[in-house]
Formats: sequence, C-alpha cells, structure tokens
Amino acid sequence: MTVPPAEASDQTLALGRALTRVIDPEIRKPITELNMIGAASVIAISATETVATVDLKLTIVGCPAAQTIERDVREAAASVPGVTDVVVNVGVMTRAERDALTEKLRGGRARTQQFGPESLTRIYAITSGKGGVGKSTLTANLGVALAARGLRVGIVDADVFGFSIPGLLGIAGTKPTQVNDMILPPVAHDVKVISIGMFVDTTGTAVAWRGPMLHRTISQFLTDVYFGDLDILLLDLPPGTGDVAISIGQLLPQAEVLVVTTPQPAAADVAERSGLVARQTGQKVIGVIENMAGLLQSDGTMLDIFGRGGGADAAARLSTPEEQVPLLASIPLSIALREGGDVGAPIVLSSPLDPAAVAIAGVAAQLAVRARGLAGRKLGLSVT
Ligand SMILES: Nc1ncnc2c1ncn2[C@@H]1O[C@H](COP(=O)(O)OP(=O)(O)OP(=O)(O)O)[C@@H](O)[C@H]1O
Repeated sequence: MTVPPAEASDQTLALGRALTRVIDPEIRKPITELNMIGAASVIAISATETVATVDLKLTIVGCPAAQTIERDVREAAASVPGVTDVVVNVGVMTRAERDALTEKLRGGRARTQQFGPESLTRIYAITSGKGGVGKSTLTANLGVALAARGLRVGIVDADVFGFSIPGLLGIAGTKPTQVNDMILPPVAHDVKVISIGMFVDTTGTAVAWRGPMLHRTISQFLTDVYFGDLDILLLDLPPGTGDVAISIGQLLPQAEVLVVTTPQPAAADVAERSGLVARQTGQKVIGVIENMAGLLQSDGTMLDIFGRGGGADAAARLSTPEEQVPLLASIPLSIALREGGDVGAPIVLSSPLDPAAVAIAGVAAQLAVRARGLAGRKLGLSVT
C-alpha cells in the first residue's frame, strides 16, 4: 500500500489499518501485504460527507475472488469512524507488480518444488487397491476435519480416472486463478484444493493418462500451485497403480501412506498389495482405514453388507516386527456421508454427530498430532 504522508489525517491512517484486515481469499494473506492497495485516503467533502477512496489492484482481470475482495474493502473502509461514502477504484496489477507478487509469495526462492526436504508439511497419500472404496470421500472429509481443528490443509486430487474432490467439497466447476506461472488453488471449507478435474475440459472427456504424464502433472502441482505454508497435505491418488506410487516416492519421499479398504476379504487383499507397493518405493504405511463397515439398523444391530474384519486383517498383514500398522478407524456405511458428498457438503461439518463423521473426526484427531515423517529430510547431522 502507498504509505500515507506523515500529515495524513487520523481517518486516512485508520483506513490504512482497516485495510490490513482484508484477507485475499485465495492467497490467504492481508491484501495490504500483497500490494493490492494503491492510494487510499479519507477526505471530508462537506460538513456532512466524508469519502474514503481506495485504489484496489487485482492480480488479474476477472479474478474469481474479485467480488469478495471488493466487498471486504468497502466494508473495511465504511468501518472507519466518520466515513459516509466509499469509492473503490478497481484496477489490475501491471506485469511488473504481478512478478513482484509471485516473487514475494515464493519468498525469494526459485520456482522449485515447495514440499522439498526443508518443508515442515506432513504429507499423507491416501491409497486403495480398488476403486470405489471411499478414498476420495474420506480424503475430502478428513481434510475438512483437519482444517476445522485449525490446521492449514491442502488437498491434491491426482485421481485421474475419478477426480471427485471438487464436487465433494462443493466447488465443482471452479477454476484456479493463475498469476503469471503461479496457480492459486481454490479454497473450500478452509482447505486449499487442486484437482486434475480443474484442468480438463468440461465435456466429460475421459482422462486416460500414462505414468509419465501423471508424473509431470503431480510434479507441476507441487511446483506451480501456491499452497503457502501448510501443516498437512493430503494426496488423493488413483487406485492401485505402481506408477503413481513410484512418482510419489520420487517427488515426495517424506509422504506417508494411509490405506483405505472395505471390510471385504478380497478388497483387503488388494489394499494390502497397494500398501506393499508403496513400501517398496520407500514410503511408510502409517495406518489402514476401513470404510463401509456395517450399516446401523433401526433395532440397533449392524448389518455387515461388505462382511467384516478386512481392515484389521489388512493392518495385521501390513505390520512387520519393526513397523506396526494400526487400524485407525472403521467407518460405518452412512447415507448422510454419501448424500453430503453428492451435494458438496462434507458431513464432518454438516452432520458432525453422524457415526461416520465421528469416526472420520477420530482419524483427523490422530493425524493432527503426528510428527512429520523423517524420510527424505535433511537432519543436519554430519559424520566426523
Ligand atoms: N461410508 C460410506 N457410506 C456410504 N457411502 C459411502 C461411504 N463411503 C463412500 N461412499 C460412497 O461410495 C461411492 C464411492 O466413494 P468414493 O468416490 O469416495 O470412492 P473412491 O475410492 O475414491 O473411488 P475412485 O477411486 O474410483 O474414485 C460414493 O458414491 C460415496 O458417496
């Protein structure tokens, strides 16, 4: 923001302070820190009228957050005591200003992978052997539950064949804002989300990518998408394939793996194999989540539609003498969970007392307090 001259009125100074409270909804920093405010002043034009004038510079033309930012700027300006009118002149940053912004957001670092060895972000790859076991539904709800606990959370939806995270979080069709070569991920329920679905056309064309293309896309997501400092990054990956496990092993050696399965023995077999593939590529399997466990009946009994025991079985088989793999939760079948997914309203927020929501929140509570995996991290030790 242009610094007001020393003789600026108290009201102009108050306007400057009020504007520091306006947060860019995508970048999640005060717009004043992002140099999105040009001149800002308060002038009394008559005995009864005092006008606050603010020059607002958006990152790009048609930025989706524009309306929200303009509204918040108006509200902030109107909150200054004595102001009767607000004028907001909306413009767009110059190329040089955008360059300065992306440079600032990257903290002066070159355009490199932001989850490198120095990163403190805990990364969990959610995998399953089979499709349709609820991996995406759990990822979306887990992300929201972790954000509701005050953690800074991002989700990368790299499930090429079944990208569904935007729909599950109620932002289907939302495209990310691009500032130069930096992509700003849309935010849903306090979670920063980037999905392959945001980059394919809307004709519903099936995506059939081979490993190298998928590798490049995940790599680009990790480099070009501005997540800022995250506590936790969740990766929703396509079911099963070794290609993706290898890519994640190379790009994010510190990622840890959560395996999702249903209680069915056949699903647990495949889940175990996907966990073993991840382990072969050097990742640590930190737990199994059993989904679609029994359906609660009106008489209080459970109907085990998909059998029982698959989660505990997969966890036991993935455990080694050195590394115990716990069953983190058994999440019941839940009509509310399915319906919430259909309308983009995660049940951990909309129906937190639903037994499935309680079970997912339980997994979030366990993940929230885990330390970051050490794999791939420089420990600063030297051999003398
Ligand atoms: N516990 C549950 N109770 C009821 N329905 C569920 C439950 N978990 C998931 N579902 C439903 O099952 C279907 C599949 O879930 P989802 O898309 O999350 O699976 P997925 O493993 O990500 O599939 P894919 O990998 O093929 O994309 C969805 O319709 C979802 O609403």
